[in-house]
Amino acid sequence: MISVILLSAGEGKRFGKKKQFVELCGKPMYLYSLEKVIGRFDEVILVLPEEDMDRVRLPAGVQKVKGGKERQDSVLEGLLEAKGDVVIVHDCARPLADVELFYKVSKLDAYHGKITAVPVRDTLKEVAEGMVVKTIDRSNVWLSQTPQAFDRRVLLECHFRARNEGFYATDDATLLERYGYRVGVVEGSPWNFKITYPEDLLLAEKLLESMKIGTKESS
Ligand SMILES: Nc1ccn([C@@H]2O[C@H](COP(=O)(O)OP(=O)(O)OP(=O)(O)O)[C@@H](O)[C@H]2O)c(=O)n1
Ligand SMILES: C[C@](O)(CO)[C@H](O)COP(=O)(O)O
Repeated sequence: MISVILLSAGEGKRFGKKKQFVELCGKPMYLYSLEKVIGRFDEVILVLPEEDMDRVRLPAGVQKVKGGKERQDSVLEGLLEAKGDVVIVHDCARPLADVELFYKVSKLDAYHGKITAVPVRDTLKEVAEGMVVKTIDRSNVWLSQTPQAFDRRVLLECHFRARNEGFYATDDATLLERYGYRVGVVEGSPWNFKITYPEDLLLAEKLLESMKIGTKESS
């Protein structure tokens, strides 16, 4: 059994408002991820800000859970409700993730968890006070994305250990790495970027519009 936890409980501090409810080509951002997984996995859990629990009406079969202060807290809230042997965690702030990525990453094989990620393309510099300190070897550097999938029991154990230690990370795979579990990688997609700043939304809109034009022309 596979559970999907969709994270939509952020504050959007860098974006300037709760971006999950902002319309992207006429549809709230969180719906892009929800519509992709609904009916395709055994369980779907949508994590929302406590004050917005009644704001969204969801199709039958989707469970609403209230989020926490940090992303990691929200994942744990969703995880406590999940029943699957495998859980897929995805940021609704990545509305262009293809459903194929969810399928691919959920096949854990010999790993305790798997992430989607893309190799870094640009030259990496360490900078301090406006000056280059050094160039960082990029040959083994990948950018982590979601969806990420995990053995539910392992992820739960890692979350409890991190909570006890007061350790916070920006993604769940970091917790498995910290406690010695094996995390595999599936190549993600450059299209699956995260909407963090307002300009990312403009880019996503342009991409979606160009896809629609492409569909009309080819039909
Ligand atoms: N307490 C939180 C914080 C984040 N998220 C979710 O985690 C994903 C990735 O987080 P990020 O881009 O950092 O979103 P925000 O936390 O909303 O942005 P910011 O850090 O700028 O406030 C988003 O889908 C966001 O809704 C969450 O569910 N609960
Ligand atoms: C989980 C994540 O999407 C992987 O890239 C990301 O780390 C979460 O967002 P944030 O920008 O670190 O808040």
